[in-house]
Order: sequence, then C-alpha cells, then structure tokens
Amino acid sequence: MIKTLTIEPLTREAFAPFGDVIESEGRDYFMINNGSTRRYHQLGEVQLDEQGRGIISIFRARTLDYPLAIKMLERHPFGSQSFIPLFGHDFLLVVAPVGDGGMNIDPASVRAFRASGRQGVNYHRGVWHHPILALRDDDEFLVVDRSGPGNNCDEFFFDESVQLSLELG
Ligand SMILES: NC(=O)N[C@@H](O)C(=O)O
Ligand code: NI
Repeated sequence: MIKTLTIEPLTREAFAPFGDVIESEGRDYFMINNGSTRRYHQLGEVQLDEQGRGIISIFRARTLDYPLAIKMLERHPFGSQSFIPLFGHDFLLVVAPVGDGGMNIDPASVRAFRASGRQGVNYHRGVWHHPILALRDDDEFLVVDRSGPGNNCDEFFFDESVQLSLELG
C-alpha cells in the first residue's frame, strides 16, 4: 500500500475514536474565582492502570524532515498520554484505532490531523500514535501521562510494502 495521508483539521468529533481534544474554543465552561475565571471543566481524563501514577513532563521536540515516511506507530497500554502545546504553534498527529488490541495496525485505518496551537490532545489508553510531530524546531509540549511498572510503550513497524507518507501543504 502506498498512500499520502490526508491531513484533517483536528475536531472533537473527528478525533473521538482516538481521544480527547483539549481546547476552550466552542466548549462549555462555568465561572469560578468570584466570576474572574472560566473553568473549561474535564476536557479529558487521565487514564491509568492500578499501579500507575499520573506525571507531568515537558517535551522539547525538533521538527522532522518532510515528506515524512510513517514507518511506525506506538501505543501506551497502561495509560493515556496528552500533549498540550506551550508556545501556541500548530503540530501534527498520526493515529490509528486501538483495534482488537493485538500488535497489528490496518494501514487503511491510519489518519492524520493538524492541531492548532490552541488545541491539545489526550490519546486514550492503547491508541496508536506517532511520536510527537512538532512543526517548529524546539517546540515544547506539556505532557501528562503514566509512570509505573511494566513496559508502557508498544511499537509497531509497518511492513516494507506499506508506504505511508505525511506531506506538508
Ligand atoms: N516515548 C515518549 O515518551 N514519547 C512518546 O510516547 C510520544 O508519543 O511522543
Ligand atoms: Ni506516546
């Protein structure tokens, strides 16, 4: 299979099979702090196994070269993983559904999205995704994910006959 992925705009609805979109635009809120602050409440949920702890990190990512060959995806079976852009720059996402839980991905199910700099994502537990795809060098992301025992990162490499490409417009 040889395919250039179509980059879709990131919306709550389109991304629902993969996780949550963390954004304030168009989302419900309620007032707190004596009316000085809007709380956009529970835009996503941190998913953990019983032995896991939720931790907060910063990823500083360099840009990759495009067109980019998507050779692998990874997943975190024990917890969710969220990426919140800290500098307000767009970034890209490549994802595939959890599937049957096995170590296989249907290349036809792989999708790509472009997040605006005001959108973050929370990959749900076990959702296949490409490691962070920054569009600005040394861009930084706040990351909330799971720490704990066991291997929480499965990597799946596509067969050489599968050539998925990600191109910038
Ligand atoms: N390995 C790691 O912590 N980062 C990846 O999970 C990623 O999605 O970027
Ligand atoms: Ni990850």
